[in-house]
Order: sequence, then structure tokens, then C-alpha cells
Amino acid sequence: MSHLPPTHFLSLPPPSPSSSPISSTSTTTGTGTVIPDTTTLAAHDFDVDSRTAFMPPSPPLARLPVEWEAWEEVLDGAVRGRLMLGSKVEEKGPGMGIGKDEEREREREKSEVWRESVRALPILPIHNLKKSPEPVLRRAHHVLAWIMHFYIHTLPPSSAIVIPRPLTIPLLRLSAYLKLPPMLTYSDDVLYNWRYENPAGEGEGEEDVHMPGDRESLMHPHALRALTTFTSTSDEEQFYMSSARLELAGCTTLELMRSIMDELFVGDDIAVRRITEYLGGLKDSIGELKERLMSVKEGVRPEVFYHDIRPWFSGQDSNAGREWVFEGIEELKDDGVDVPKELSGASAGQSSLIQALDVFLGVDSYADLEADGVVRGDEEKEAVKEKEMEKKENRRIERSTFMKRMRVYMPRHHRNFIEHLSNNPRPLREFVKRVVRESLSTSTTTTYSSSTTTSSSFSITTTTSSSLSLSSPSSSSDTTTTSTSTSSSATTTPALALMQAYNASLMALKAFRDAHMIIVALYIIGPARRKAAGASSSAGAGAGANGANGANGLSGGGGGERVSEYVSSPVSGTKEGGGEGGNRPLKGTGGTDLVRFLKGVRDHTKDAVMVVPGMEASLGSK
Ligand code: HEM
Repeated sequence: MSHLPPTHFLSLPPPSPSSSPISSTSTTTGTGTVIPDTTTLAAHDFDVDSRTAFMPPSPPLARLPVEWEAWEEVLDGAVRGRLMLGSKVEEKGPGMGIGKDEEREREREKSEVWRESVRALPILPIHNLKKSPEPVLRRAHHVLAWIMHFYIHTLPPSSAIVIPRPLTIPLLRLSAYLKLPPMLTYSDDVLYNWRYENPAGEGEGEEDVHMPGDRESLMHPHALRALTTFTSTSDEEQFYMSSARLELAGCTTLELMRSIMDELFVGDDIAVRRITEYLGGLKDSIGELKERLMSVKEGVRPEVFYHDIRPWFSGQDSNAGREWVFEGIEELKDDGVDVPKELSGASAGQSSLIQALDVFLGVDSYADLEADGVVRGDEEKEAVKEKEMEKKENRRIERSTFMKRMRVYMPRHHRNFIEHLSNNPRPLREFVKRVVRESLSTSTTTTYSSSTTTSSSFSITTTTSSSLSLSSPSSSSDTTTTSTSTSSSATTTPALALMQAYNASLMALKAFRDAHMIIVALYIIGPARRKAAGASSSAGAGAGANGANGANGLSGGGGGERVSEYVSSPVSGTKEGGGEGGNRPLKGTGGTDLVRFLKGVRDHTKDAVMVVPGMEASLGSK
């Protein structure tokens, strides 16, 4: 980088990770100099590693320092005791819960003894914890959050949920310090919940363990083990570790994003060709993420996931009206700790990697640009268009609300990273639009300015004389449409190749979301349906069913649902709208009406594809 001028953004220091949200436009230095805040993606201060992406490059701390050993012991007790879900202990009926009353009583006693050990804990101060390095803080959140979920979900379903002071006080204090909800998060169960299979390779302070050369061996299904599980099943361990492998694969994705950002800074015609090439790689890397996602099927059985594992993650919002009371919270008012509002369960929706992709590709922002996108036509057409726009707008709001909420559950450095990316002054999508516009309006394009442009009029017609505009598939918002001429050979210009490569990356992300819906159908919708069918026929549903706190399920229908039914049909809100008892939608652990929501997010991704009307086929955009 020695050829870069000192003012180039690659030569500048990263912003402070503690500032939240990060200002993307400028930072004032100690000497008062204002420097642009546009650091590279691999900045260590964002806790993003070029070899392991959002996963830490060395194994997370496996045990807290002795000062907080009491917490570790209580957690050990829960894991070793193989405590059962309270709902499962109480569940009765053929094939449900525990068969014999005395067994049921034994389980009740066992979990009550353990909960008593939580209530008997001393209130350990966290003063020194706050001075500890990040891995210690992460481990402390992991341990306390895990204890809390064990505590809540082993309670009988009829009892009030009161989280005892010895847990409330340190957990709320620590969470406030870490700017995290006092909950089990995706970072607690995936990012910071692994060790090497071979304990010899384990250890604190081991740096640079994930060299690029051993990435493949880390991807082996048994290379990584989970530190903590609720059920001690290999299904649960594989559930976490398959997400961990997906996160590790994200280093290629982030590296390509970084390279593209470097080229966006330069922004000339060579950059256009390079970005096109990198986007090809990005598409492939998203394809790899999809493969990693699907590999969850190799080690995780759907019924075990749905009935035995998933209920442990639930938050207050999927706890069917049972409020979580944090005992002693009033004592923390002076520390600025208030009643927590964010109490959603752990979900991979909290993955920074997927959100980073959304932000980078502009899936997040494009709909905002469509506000003026109503095509003027006859009245009827206009009404349809407006309805469509309204639907899209609602979808966008729901999605963006969820995404923003999920950011609260991300480690603060990763949240800062996403905010930083969102505020990128040279967004990829704007660049692609500008390059294509310029290419369509002039036949010779040499350089592309890196300043943000607003839409400008240009005129083109195709060889078939149809009017062209650069737009999203179902709107003409991105630019205006008028009339000059071009020919179909435009598909071979660098500008259109760029647009095609950009669209291909978006479609790869859409394919990821299609695959995700298949997984959701297999792991949630199918078992929920079978449970509902079993409950209504009292015939038993096979695997031990404890339900997801009684809040989930689908009405009607037996087993044998077709996965494709959920993946390809448009959002309707009908089939998935009924719950057990016929009136509750199936909920995600993040509290969403999951089928409608996931389809909306998937469709929103596809809507971001850019189209030059009349050239859809040649651009392969659909
Ligand atoms: C058995 C495996 C999985 C199941 C059953 C599952 C289920 C769900 C559900 C129900 C939601 C809806 C949001 C909520 O309320 O929680 C969701 C959202 C989401 N999940 Fe998964 N998930 C699985 C694996 C993964 C993995 C491995 C990833 C990638 C890291 C992932 C990424 C996402 C994302 C990014 C969202 C937010 C919606 C979106 O951006 O498309 N999921 N998931």
C-alpha cells in the first residue's frame, strides 16, 4: 500500500469500536483534523478477522477466572444433570413427555434442586470483570445467559417466571456494559461456543490458529465441538457447529467485499471490470454459504431440533404471555439499567454475515429509492401498481424493523461494523446504477465519478423500439425513461456485464433464502404440523414432543407436507396463518410470523435485481 497517498482511506486508522453508532463520514482526530471514516472491512477493531470473518481467530475462553467459578459450577450442574424442559416433564399423552408419574416427579425435584442452587449463589461483583479482556466478558455473558435459559425453561409451564437476584444483578449489569440484551444470543451459542475436537489444539492465547491452509480441515463436521449445550445431543452440537462453519466460510465473502470497496474508491473503467470479476466470486461465495446452510441436514434431526432443542432458545415474546420478571432490577436504576425491552430468543437472524451482505448489496436501501416509482398509466394500472408498492413498502418496513432489532443482539463491534458498512459513502448499488446509466446515455464511457448522483434523464430505445429504463423488476424507480437508441449488443458492454454480475450476486442471496425456507419447512413447519396432527388425533407424533412452549403449530393437515409449498408460493398468510387451536401464526424465535416474514425477506431480495426493461432475458436477471 506504499503507493497510496496518506489521505487514502486505506492508509487511515480505523474508528473507535466503542463509538456507537459509528459515524461513517468523518472522524475528528486529537489534532482537530477531520478524516474520512472509511476503513477497510478487515479492521481488527471491528472484531472481524480476514481468516475467520465474524468468528474469533482463536478458540473462545472455555472457563472464567476463579473469581467467577461459582457461575461455572452452576452451569456445569445443569449440563451434567441433563435437566429437562419443564414443558416436557409435564406433557402427557401417548408418545409425549415422560411415561411414568414417579419419573416425572424425579425430574421435577432434580430441576428444582438445581434452581435452588442458582438462588443460593452469592451476588458476585462484576467490577473486575469489566476490566477483563474481551474473551472473559464474552464467556461471562455466555455462562450467565445459559444459566438463565436453563432456569426459565426448566420451570413448570404453569409457574411464574421470576429470575432470581444472584442471576439478575450480574447479568443485567454485564449486558448493559456489553450493550447486549440479557439473553442467549447467536454469539453465545455459535460464535463464542466452540473448541477444537483435539483438546491439544485448544488453549487460551493461541493466536493465528486458523491459517488459510487449514480452513478445509476446520470445515470437517467433527473438527469443532460446542462448549455448552442444553441437551448434550450431537444434534444440538451440530446445529451450532454447522452455523459456525457457515460463518467461517464467510471470510471469502468479506474478503471479496473488501476488494470491491477498494475498487469502488478508484471507480474508473478498470475498476468496473475488476468489480465485475469480484462480483462473480461473491456470487460463488454466497453459493458456498447456501451449501453450508443445507449441510445442517447432515447432523441435525428435525424432530429432535423442534421438540428438544429449539424450545430452550425461546425468549419472552414466544413464551405465550408469561412475563419475565427480573428480581432486584430496581436496585440497578442508578446504574442506568432499565427493564429490558429486547427479550427475543436466539436466532441466526442475528448473524452479522448475512446482514453485511444485505447492506453491501444494497438490499436494505433500494426500496427507499422507489418512493417515486409509480408508473403512470391508465387508472386501473395505477391502482394495481400502488397496491403493489404498498405491499412492498410494508414488507420493507417489517424486514427493516426486524433487521434493526437483530442488530441489538449482535456483539457491539459487529454491530458497529454493519453500521459502518451502511454508511459507506460509495455504495455498490449506486455505483452500478450510475455506470449503467452513463453507459446507456453515452456510447463511450471511460471513467465513472465516485460522487453520489441523483437520477438523471437519459434516452434510449432498443432495436425493437421498446422504451428502456434502468429499474427494479416491478418498478421504474431507479431512473427515468425516455428515448434514444442502443442495440442488444449493449449486453456485452462492461457496464451491462457489471449489472449482470451484480444481479447474479443478488440472485445467489435469494437462492440462499430459498434454501433457508427449505430448512425452516423441514425443521419447524413439518414437525409443528405433525405435532398438531398428532395432538388432534391423539395418535402420538413419534419423537418425544414437548412443543415450543405451546405457542407454535399449524392448524389442520397431517404430516406429508411438501416443502416446495412453503418455498415457492407467494406470501399469502393463509396456510401458515392458523396456529394450534386455529388462531396463532407459527412464530420464529425472533418473534416473527415466520413464514410470511421469511417469504417477504426472500422476495425483497429478488426485488432489488436491476433490469433494463426489454433486456431481461439477455441479462439473466429473473
Ligand atoms: C435448522 C436451522 C435453522 C432454522 C430452523 C432457522 C429458522 C429461522 C427462523 C424461524 C427465522 C425467522 C426469524 C425469527 O423469528 O427467528 C430465521 C431467520 C433467519 N435465519 Fe434462520 N434458521 C436456521 C439456520 C440458519 C442459519 C445457519 C443461518 C445463517 C447463518 C440463518 C440465517 C437466518 C437469517 C439471516 C434470518 C433473518 C431473515 C433473513 O435475513 O432471511 N438461519 N431463521
